[in-house]
Amino acid sequence: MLLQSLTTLNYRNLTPDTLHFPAGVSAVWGPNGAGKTNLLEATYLALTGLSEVSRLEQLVLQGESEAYVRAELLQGGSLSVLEVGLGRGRRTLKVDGVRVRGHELPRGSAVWIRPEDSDLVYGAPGGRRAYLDELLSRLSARYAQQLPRYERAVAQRNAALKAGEDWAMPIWEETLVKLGSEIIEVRRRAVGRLAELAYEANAALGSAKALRLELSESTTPETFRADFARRAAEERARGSTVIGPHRDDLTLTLGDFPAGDYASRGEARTIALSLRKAELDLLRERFGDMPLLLIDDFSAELDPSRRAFLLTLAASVPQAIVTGTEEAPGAALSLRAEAGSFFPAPPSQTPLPQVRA
Ligand SMILES: Nc1ncnc2c1ncn2[C@@H]1O[C@H](COP(=O)(O)OP(=O)(O)OP(=O)(O)O)[C@@H](O)[C@H]1O
Repeated sequence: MLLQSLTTLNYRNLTPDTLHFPAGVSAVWGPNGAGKTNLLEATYLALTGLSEVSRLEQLVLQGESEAYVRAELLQGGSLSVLEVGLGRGRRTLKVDGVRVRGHELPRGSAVWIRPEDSDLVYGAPGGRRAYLDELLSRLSARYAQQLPRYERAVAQRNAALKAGEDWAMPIWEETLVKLGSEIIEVRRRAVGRLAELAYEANAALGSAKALRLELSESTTPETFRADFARRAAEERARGSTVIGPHRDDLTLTLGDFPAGDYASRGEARTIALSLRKAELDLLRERFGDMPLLLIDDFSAELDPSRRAFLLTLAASVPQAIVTGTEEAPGAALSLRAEAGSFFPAPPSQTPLPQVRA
């Protein structure tokens, strides 16, 4: 999978332009606020249709009403044109000029490693669920369709609980048991493999403590109906559905302790990197093609072994874009970022740091 070019128009602070990317590492470097993260965000959006902002308008250049990103992606010998239009709170996706829905985009096309990934370790369960759901929605088109259906059904059941509509409960419960059980089964299967890959990555990063990933489930397909009956009074009192995959967590244990409560900041960073590396491996296993790797701010990584791991990982995949306030070593293309524009510069000859395999 190779990104050939990226075009942006009215995207945050990026100057409208088309950038061409070679195979190997592209280093994008420059001062804070120059637009390096915005470039990775636009690339990730164009390739996956995904964005984490709460309001899509945030992505549009202030003062404008619409933005556009376009990627040319070489995949299995053929070129696809992926387009995302943003405007009036709506996102329009096209592949080769034809309107598509999110789950119809090439789903294994990019992985984005960011400094704020440590929030996956320290943050609330919702962040880890979002990580897992985003990954599973990319691995399975069916999951991508069933998850929003399940979430809508939860919202509708919550409304019925608040309105005291007891007569509607059997109908909503039947829907939730059916959709929710399917979601739990997919999560169980995927987390088994994800846990193995994250364990390996954590060890490769030099951690002496074992990393364990497990699903913490508020109910199971086997007990879903009985749990609804058992928690009925509590759910009516709270006016919300307290069991189901929307309440579950992906628990992270480092050595003998829950990582969120006990991991040091460096350990949390290593765990977060392990989760992203596991995501990269899982997407490659599923789709048979290595995703484009986007690494945001490698220069924020002060620990020498994690920094070497990141740079070696970037050099090991067919294509990576690595941003930083300094230039990533070993780059095939060097782009200096300045006020939303990117200027080609001769790549420096700094060698990659050594890391054990
Ligand atoms: N919708 C928008 N319209 C115009 N400018 C925006 C918009 N959204 C963000 N920006 C600007 O983009 C800049 C941030 O760019 P970005 O986060 O990509 O910087 P960066 O180069 O990654 O910096 P750092 O090294 O600090 O991470 C900020 O100056 C911000 O004000």
